[in-house]
Amino acid sequence: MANSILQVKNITKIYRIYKSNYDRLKEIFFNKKYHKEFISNKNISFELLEGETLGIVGVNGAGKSTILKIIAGVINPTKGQIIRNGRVTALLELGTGFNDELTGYENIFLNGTLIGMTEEDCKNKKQQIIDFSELGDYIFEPIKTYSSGMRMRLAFSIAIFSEPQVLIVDEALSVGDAHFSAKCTKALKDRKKQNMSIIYVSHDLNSLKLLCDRVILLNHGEIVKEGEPEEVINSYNFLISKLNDDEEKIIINDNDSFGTFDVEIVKVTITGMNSKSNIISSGENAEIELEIKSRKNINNLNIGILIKDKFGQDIFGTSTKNEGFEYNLQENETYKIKFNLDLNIGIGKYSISAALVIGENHLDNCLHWLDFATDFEIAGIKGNIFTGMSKLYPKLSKMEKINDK
Ligand SMILES: Nc1ncnc2c1ncn2[C@@H]1O[C@H](COP(=O)(O)OP(=O)(O)OP(=O)(O)O)[C@@H](O)[C@H]1O
Repeated sequence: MANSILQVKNITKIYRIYKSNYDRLKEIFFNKKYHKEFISNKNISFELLEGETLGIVGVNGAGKSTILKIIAGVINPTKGQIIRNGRVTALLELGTGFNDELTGYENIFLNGTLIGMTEEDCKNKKQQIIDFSELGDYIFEPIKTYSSGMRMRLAFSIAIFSEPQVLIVDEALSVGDAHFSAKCTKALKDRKKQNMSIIYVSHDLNSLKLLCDRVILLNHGEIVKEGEPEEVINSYNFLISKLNDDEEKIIINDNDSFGTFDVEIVKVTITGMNSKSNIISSGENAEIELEIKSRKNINNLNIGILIKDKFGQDIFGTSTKNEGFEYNLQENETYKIKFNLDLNIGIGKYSISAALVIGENHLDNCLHWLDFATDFEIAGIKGNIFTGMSKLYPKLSKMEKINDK
């Protein structure tokens, strides 16, 4: 069993909120309460083991950054205790500890020593830091000329080469471009193999699934779930879908919509059967539900759906007629129909178009065609990983030796 490197014990943080600085002063002078209290985190306890990567997820304001700042020692808790059994380095608000007037090179020494490196460490590691950051000659320019992505590259490089026992990463990777984020993810995985412990906060659910051994879900400052990444992220998605319930109704954009409107598509939703939201794992069973309203009696209605990728390419389309069903509708009635399918498609963002037609295709007799009726994201993969757009199920032959003859 791995050793415990960090213990977070019953941490509560109460922020004092003053209407003005004047109220702050009055409180000191008149010994009277001029503030309101806000409980940001309540009774948080967890342990981090050596070599473990722990994810923290939660909606904006759930208390993620506050708990990280307390662990890093940037702010004090109101109650509770942090026991650190190793050096903790935190990559919190990007570039905290940088001096904007100094060059990137000079900041390696400044920031490095701030996070616990010796002068000697900084000298020994500076070239690796510069190489990893890919800043090239910009390293000799003042930090104030850097973009947020460049600051992040330098901050991340210093943090990773400072070789802490615990590295805290708060949303840092979301600032970089895809190439650098992938490089950081790989560096984190390598350090994990060397037994570094990581606390990782992100809204990027896929990277949480890829990196973490365990995830904690925070809501209103409390731990509401802790466990396997897949399971906790499903609970998070469910929580978000509840928050979004009121926004579910689709607004129909005239540019994306045409037809006689004798029957109209009122609403289209997609829900992953595990995630209970529109953030779904590849391979997960999902339901696309259409609500439609008829203005006339209609016979032989054919209902179609089309999934498109973010570039607008058709990924998969089908219709009830393809599946052997047509419908007769009565005037002024509302109906709903569900398509149930396993989403064996690659990671990415998709939209769904829907169509109501009589006949084979939408050009024949189109009652309503609606592009971008709703959207969803494939984040993470159930089962064996794969690359590309679609999951096919290969069967491997036995390996045969080919003899030269
Ligand atoms: N210095 C402060 N004074 C008063 N309230 C604060 C302070 N810092 C944070 N809070 C409040 O504490 C709560 C938790 O904030 P925190 O930044 O920890 O959330 P978060 O989960 O990291 O959010 P996000 O995902 O938006 O970064 C929020 O309601 C926030 O407004």
